[in-house]
Amino acid sequence: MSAVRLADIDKTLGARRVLDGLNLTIEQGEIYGLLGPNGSGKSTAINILCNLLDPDRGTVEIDGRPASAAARTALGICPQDIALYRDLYPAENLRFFAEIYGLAPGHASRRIAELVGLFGLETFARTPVAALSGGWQRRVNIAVALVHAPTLLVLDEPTAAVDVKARQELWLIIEALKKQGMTILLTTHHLEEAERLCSRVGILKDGRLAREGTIAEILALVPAQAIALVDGPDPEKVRARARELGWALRDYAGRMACLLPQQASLEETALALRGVGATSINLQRVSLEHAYLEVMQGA
Ligand SMILES: Nc1ncnc2c1ncn2[C@@H]1O[C@H](COP(=O)(O)OP(=O)(O)OP(=O)(O)O)[C@@H](O)[C@H]1O
Repeated sequence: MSAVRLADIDKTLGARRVLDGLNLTIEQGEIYGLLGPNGSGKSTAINILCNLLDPDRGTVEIDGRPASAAARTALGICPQDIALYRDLYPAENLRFFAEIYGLAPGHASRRIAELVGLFGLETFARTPVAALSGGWQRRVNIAVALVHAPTLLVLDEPTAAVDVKARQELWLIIEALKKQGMTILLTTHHLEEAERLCSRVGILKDGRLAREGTIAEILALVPAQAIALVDGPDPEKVRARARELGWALRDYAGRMACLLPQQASLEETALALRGVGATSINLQRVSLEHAYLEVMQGA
């Protein structure tokens, strides 16, 4: 049984068909990354999954039950914006949300102690949330989402607006949760984050999944073994040589990218491009970012 099944979901908001026949399945214990540009409907899909918004059409199941029946207990949601009481200490926030979920006091205390340990919140036992860094506020936000011990965790851009170190620490936490068997739906604009954490990703475009697969399957959408970003005063010369060599070309934000059909060293690439006046060559491995651009550019 899948942890999540969204089938044939349509949703119009205002004048816009935001979701248009969305099908999405998440298996138990996986981290699934829902990707897509701003406004592509990620939060709308999450709100429908979490039973906060009704679809115009389609069905939503969590652990084989309708989301309307299962969402409250089976699902923990960590929204994009920090949703905490800023004047309260981290554990007081956990206590507050435990009460909302109706946990008995003894049970709540055990669960709060567990989460304080898991998220390393002991150091901030007497620090109001408002005084925590953005990264630590995110941690508390995730801990709160887990207070009622759900089996499915929804993380809507969990590392937005946090620094690199805090982001990496959050990755460790997310990986630890996966190890404990948690199923996680994650949205992010940080593609290196999705590549590191997710078992599978789906890319939303025009209201449905344009592509879906394991990281390896998605990377294979780029017809290249490596990518060379090439700068030079005469791009046409580079283009002509690339054509001779049988290399596909892409435009990555105004930079010319040569898609190399086999692995090559920087020296080999420079040799192949000798005489075209390249001023810099930046050789990159194929990443999820390249694959995402491939899908977005409709290649
Ligand atoms: N209540 C609403 N009424 C009208 N339009 C809305 C409403 N809520 C969202 N939208 C529109 O629906 C579209 C999808 O929004 P949504 O927040 O789901 O996208 P998203 O993929 O989560 O974007 P982001 O990456 O910026 O968080 C956007 O064009 C948004 O402006």
